[in-house]
Amino acid sequence: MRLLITGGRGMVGSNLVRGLSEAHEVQAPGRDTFDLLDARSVQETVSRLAPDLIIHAAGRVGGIAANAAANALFLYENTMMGLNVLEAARLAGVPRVLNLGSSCIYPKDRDEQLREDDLHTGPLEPTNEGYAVAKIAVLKYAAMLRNDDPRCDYKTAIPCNLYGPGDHFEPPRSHMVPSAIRKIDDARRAGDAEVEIWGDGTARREFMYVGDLVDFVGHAIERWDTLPPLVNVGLGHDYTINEYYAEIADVVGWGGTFVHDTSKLVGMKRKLLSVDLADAWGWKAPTSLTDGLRRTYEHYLETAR
Ligand SMILES: NC(=O)C1=CN([C@@H]2O[C@H](COP(=O)(O)OP(=O)(O)OC[C@H]3O[C@@H](n4cnc5c(N)ncnc54)[C@H](OP(=O)(O)O)[C@@H]3O)[C@@H](O)[C@H]2O)C=CC1
Ligand SMILES: C[C@H]1O[C@H](OP(=O)(O)OP(=O)(O)OC[C@H]2O[C@@H](n3cnc4c(=O)[nH]c(N)nc43)[C@H](O)[C@@H]2O)[C@@H](O)[C@@H](O)C1=O
Repeated sequence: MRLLITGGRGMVGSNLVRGLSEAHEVQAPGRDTFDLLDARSVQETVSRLAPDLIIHAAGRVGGIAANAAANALFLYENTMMGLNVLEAARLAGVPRVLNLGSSCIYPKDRDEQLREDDLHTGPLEPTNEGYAVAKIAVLKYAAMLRNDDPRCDYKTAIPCNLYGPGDHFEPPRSHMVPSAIRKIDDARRAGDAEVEIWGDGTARREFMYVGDLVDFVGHAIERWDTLPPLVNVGLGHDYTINEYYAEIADVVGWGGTFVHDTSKLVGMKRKLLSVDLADAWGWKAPTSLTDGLRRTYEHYLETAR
């Protein structure tokens, strides 16, 4: 199949390009020649490349601090990019699009697993409201095109928090896992006895290895017709932030203690996806947390330092 992957130089996109290139013909032009904020240029490129399927993995992405500092920018850019890609696909007659959402589209303050039909049932988390509103607008546009036009077989997968090779380790952009890897590795090198955790460490998160998302997308392409049009992609279980830091300390080989900065942003207390739908479709995430963290730390040592 001829695939066009947006954001092919990002964490998710670069892993998709690597993982799917053997089985498929993959095109993944970068932002220098394919600026997704420029609707006309997106239409021209999509029409010229005429892919069988677009995987939309581009976006303005960042951790809690980056989002909270620029909610308007995250809303604007992610909405524009997503709508430009979908509209260009529609105009060029691209039959299939797999759009990537995010678990932050669901209501905050839910202790139970978040199901696909929980969308629009409560207020959003303010630290990333701009990003969430954009993700909702784009997935809705995909769903409405699908409903209005039988030629638009456009679907959205909703991943939980992700980490892995190609992640961004530099603050303030980083998500928790790459930030913790960097802080703990710095402490190991410097012989520091303490590392700081944002918040009290009791918030829970579901972090999935990015290779598992690539595995899911590979299956989605193979079994496209049965893939639900809106589907969560996660592990179905989560850990506290303190538990992630402890596991990362083990992987890095650092034996110090943690201190908590409770003045930092914490965001949702829990953000755990229900994976019942993906499970019934026949997919499970294959990588354990320890294996995923080991591979990510190896990548960090090879490239990011
Ligand atoms: N990381 C995570 O934890 C999660 C990510 N997702 C979703 O997965 C997708 C990929 O995220 P991730 O790989 O982590 O993010 P990255 O920041 O690693 O990658 C984003 C990519 O989008 C590209 N991009 C940004 N703006 C533009 C633009 N104007 N024109 C063209 N390309 C652009 C970037 O290009 P450049 O390299 O030039 O900056 C980069 O290649 C996003 O949709 C994100 O919302 C969903 C859930 C969790
Ligand atoms: C993918 C997802 O990512 C973001 O939401 P988030 O889940 O809050 O992501 P995060 O990884 O930044 O934080 C997770 C938790 O971890 C705590 N935490 C501890 N110590 C550090 C730390 O050092 N850095 C960071 N970033 N967080 C830390 C932090 O306080 C929070 O409680 C949004 O961009 C959202 O838009 C989105 O889609």
